[in-house]
Amino acid sequence: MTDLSTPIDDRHRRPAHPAQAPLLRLEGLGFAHRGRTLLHDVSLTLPPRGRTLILGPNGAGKSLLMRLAHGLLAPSSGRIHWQTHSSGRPLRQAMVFQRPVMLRRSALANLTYALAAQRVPWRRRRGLAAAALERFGLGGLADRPARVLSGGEQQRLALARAWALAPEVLFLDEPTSALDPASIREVEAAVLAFHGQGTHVLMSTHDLNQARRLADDVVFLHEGRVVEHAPAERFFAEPRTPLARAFVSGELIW
Ligand SMILES: Nc1ncnc2c1ncn2[C@@H]1O[C@H](COP(=O)(O)OP(=O)(O)OP(=O)(O)O)[C@@H](O)[C@H]1O
Repeated sequence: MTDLSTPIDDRHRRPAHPAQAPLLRLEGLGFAHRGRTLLHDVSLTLPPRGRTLILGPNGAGKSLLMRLAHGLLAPSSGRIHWQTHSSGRPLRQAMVFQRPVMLRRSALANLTYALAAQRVPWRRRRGLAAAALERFGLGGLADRPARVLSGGEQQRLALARAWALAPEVLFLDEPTSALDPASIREVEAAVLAFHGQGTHVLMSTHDLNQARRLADDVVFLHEGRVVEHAPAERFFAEPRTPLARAFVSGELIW
């Protein structure tokens, strides 16, 4: 992967919002499907800065929580309050999924399409898209149909697409679970790069070591409930609940 240390453009540099307001407040959020409650009464306040890792075993409700917060699903109960710009404009958000979702067009066109959807003027789209592909080492694959790229390349393409959008909030839903160790390292480097540009990262994982490497704060979920929410250092050093203690010590809890 190419150097990720410099911003793609000034949209990444702009301080988006008042430093002290919480990024996100969830109040009694619930989600039920066909009479089954899958997420129970989640109340959380996320700090204005940093990387939040949503940690928990398979089926804990991590993806559900992220999809609800991102607005892809409507909650059955509760409220979601996002920080906004002082003008009231919502924060720009992007999401990268476990299995990348690519349109049936070239790698480059997947990015220019996303930029068009975000109403970036057409004159800028191609340049931003090409720069993002270069940053993620995909410059040589710009004209290749996105869906024929390997799994690792598609995940890098999904990250490049997110990068081109200069999001203020980035959701990553288990982005490394289908990847080999080298690709995992690239995704983790990208997480740090997004963070370095001032993007709030919300990422789900069931991988304890990945959470240790990346988290500023941890939301620990189990069976659709938030069991603990704490700064990462405290969570890993002194988990306060028996479930979190068992998970942190590597015991299988599912
Ligand atoms: N859109 C949906 N409609 C109905 N049920 C859903 C929906 N999304 C997820 N579920 C169910 O909710 C539960 C939690 O799923 P979720 O994908 O959030 O877990 P997860 O913690 O992300 O797990 P994994 O680590 O395996 O991805 C599961 O039983 C799943 O089948």
